[in-house]
Amino acid sequence: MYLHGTSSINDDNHLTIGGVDTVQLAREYGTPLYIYDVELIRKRARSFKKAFEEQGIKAQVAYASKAFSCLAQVQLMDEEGMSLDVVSGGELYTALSAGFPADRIHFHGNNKSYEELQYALQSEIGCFVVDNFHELRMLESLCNQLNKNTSILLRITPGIEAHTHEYILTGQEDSKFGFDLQNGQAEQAVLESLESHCLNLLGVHFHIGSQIFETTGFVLAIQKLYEYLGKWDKEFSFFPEVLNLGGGFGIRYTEEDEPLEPKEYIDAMIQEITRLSTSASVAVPEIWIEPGRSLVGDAGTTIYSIGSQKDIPSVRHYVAVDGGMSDNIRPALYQAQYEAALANRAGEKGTKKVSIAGKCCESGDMLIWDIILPETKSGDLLAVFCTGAYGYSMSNNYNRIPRPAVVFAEKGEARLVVKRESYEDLLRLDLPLKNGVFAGN
Ligand SMILES: Cc1ncc(COP(=O)(O)O)c(C=O)c1O
Ligand SMILES: N[C@@H](CCCC[NH3+])C(=O)O
Repeated sequence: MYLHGTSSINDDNHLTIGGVDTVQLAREYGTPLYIYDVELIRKRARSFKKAFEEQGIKAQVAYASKAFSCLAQVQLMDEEGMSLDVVSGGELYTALSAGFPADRIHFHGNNKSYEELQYALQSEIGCFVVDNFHELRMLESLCNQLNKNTSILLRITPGIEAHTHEYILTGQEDSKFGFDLQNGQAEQAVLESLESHCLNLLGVHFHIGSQIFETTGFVLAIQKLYEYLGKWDKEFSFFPEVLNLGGGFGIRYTEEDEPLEPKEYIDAMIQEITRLSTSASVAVPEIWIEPGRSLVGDAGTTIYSIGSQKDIPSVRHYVAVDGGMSDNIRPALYQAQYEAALANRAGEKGTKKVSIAGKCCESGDMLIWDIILPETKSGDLLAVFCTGAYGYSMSNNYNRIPRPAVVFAEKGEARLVVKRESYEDLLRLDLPLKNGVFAGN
């Protein structure tokens, strides 16, 4: 069993998280249930910040809220002094509703709408990470109309492929994101931004991918970027005040994953930036990063109830749980792998190879292929570990399955932070044709 963070096993042989018995939580709030180890989220946030402080580097650590966003999570990030990356009007609305300071919000996205830009401008957010010419021009014209100034970063694609799953590569040349460095589009965007009277070009941004386990990709992207920064400094006297190096720091999902400590990524970045800045005789820029998964991923555990089982002799034993691709789409989308254990018999040794199926009407709705568990029976509780990032945030109502509740556990106390969806919630946007609901029927 992967005991990490504050997880442990109590005298009843139950898994505990944040000092709270997960079996009791399942009884109280039902299953599936996402449980977050708040102390672990705080620890991760602090270690990213500390890595910069130790090196005396001015920095912003922006939590990429796409990994998991709700009022409580945004407030927790505020408590920890983080900045926030949002990628949609909805994430921005969540952040502002949580009372997150607008000036520490960075707005991302490759197709921000007019309304989203207007909303963010009127909310006076800290910075737009401009992705393309369409957005650059729309933002400029909106600023003029609304008589506003704003700070921007330009998202560039450095042409670096980080070693990760094909679908989550974003820094390579053939990508829907950002201005390309090599083909001159990034340079053109810099020039257009510098000509603007209302856009303050703070610097540049890149994000080379997700679930990255080494520092090489970041270092190569920094080197590539500095080739151009030197040129822009000479030709247009522009050198960025801010370099945003994105997120993508890997976490351990299974024992095959060997993530680095936050400090190792940060130190490698700072070292390269300092070296290149010194040799170019320019000041070391402020560094921003945007970790998502590495802040919340392994802090989240999903508790499911086991229901039916199907044994196909000499082929496979399926164990079905009361959730699946509706609360964790990552196995179906990326063949992502997870570890699990029984929460109600946490100390028991595994004896049987089984596969964990979801309850959606898709053969591909499998959470885990081939895992060794104790003999399971209906009503047992299965804890699937490290589901804190891109679990709830990518959850859906396929098959009209209500989305699970979310609980924060810390220091022996549990707090419901997102309610379970009800069947009524599923209908809240539906407009019926019959039953006299429409006037005149
Ligand atoms: C621009 C940007 N920043 C930050 C992140 C967060 O990535 P991760 O959750 O892997 O840290 C992403 C997602 O990959 C992203 O696209
Ligand atoms: N959602 C993806 C990562 C993409 C992150 C956003 N650019 C995952 O679950 O791993």
